[in-house]
Amino acid sequence: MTHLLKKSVKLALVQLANGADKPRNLLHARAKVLEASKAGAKIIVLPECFNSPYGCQYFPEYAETLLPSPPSEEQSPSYHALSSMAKEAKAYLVGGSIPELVPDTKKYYNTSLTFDPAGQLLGTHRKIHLFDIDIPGKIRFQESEVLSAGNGITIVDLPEYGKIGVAICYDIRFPEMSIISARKGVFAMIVPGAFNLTTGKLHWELEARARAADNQIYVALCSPARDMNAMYHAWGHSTVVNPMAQVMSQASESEEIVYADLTPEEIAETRKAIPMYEQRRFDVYPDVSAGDIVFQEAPIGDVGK
Ligand SMILES: O=C(O)CCC(=O)C(=O)O
Repeated sequence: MTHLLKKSVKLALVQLANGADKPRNLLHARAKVLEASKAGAKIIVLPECFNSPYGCQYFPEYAETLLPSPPSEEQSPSYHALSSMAKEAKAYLVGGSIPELVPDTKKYYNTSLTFDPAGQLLGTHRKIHLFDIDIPGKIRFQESEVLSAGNGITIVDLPEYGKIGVAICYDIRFPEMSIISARKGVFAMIVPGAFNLTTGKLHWELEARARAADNQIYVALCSPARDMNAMYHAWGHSTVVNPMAQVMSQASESEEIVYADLTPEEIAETRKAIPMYEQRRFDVYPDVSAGDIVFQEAPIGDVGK
């Protein structure tokens, strides 16, 4: 039997306590990634905007330019830091996200870079659904005032393990992304994210469990640690959910690394027990994964337009 996940793997979500000092954030991320690797993790995930505070006012100040590929250290210290962390840790690294500037178009993106254990860039995801919400009296956030949206679904092949879908935060609310990725064979959706105290309480775990239940895959959401002195209060609670939609491990709100052992059998057993993959009724409703879909698989050089 061929499995979506080729062999068992320990996943780590680094719920990083980051702040305003970018070089410190990069050094701190390195220490935590190495700690996760020492504990046996072979796929390590950092949170959304791990090299900066989260907020529209910060994006331009912290943005890095990722073209040409590979960018120089001056253009993107975070790219270089992530590449060497992956290499030192000998692990796949989903490098959270960073604000990116494309100088030609003067557009900013919220961008996630995934590296292999040799430090090579494997995939780039630009957040495709921008976080524009207004819950009166609670939270208003308009990422689109500063950021542009990416235009592709991202599936990254980790040669030793299989394929993952990469999404960023608000992206998880759009089930089509996970459905399409799952039907294209990912074993997990990996999602750097930073929900807040309003929507985190409402939907963080629910979204993770819902995407896992819909698709019978692993779902991992990795948040920054909560900092009540920051402008934006992240929910924390980094979470890994199994293909049966049960929470496998979950952080509190402070800095912590959460681990989960992912196995090929867990996906296979879930799908055997509840055989949704053989029971879909595409004679009744359309297969959203069968239409014209834009994928963003190519690393930076091809996504700068
Ligand atoms: O969807 C939410 O409630 C939070 C989303 C968010 O914080 C983000 O996209 O950065």
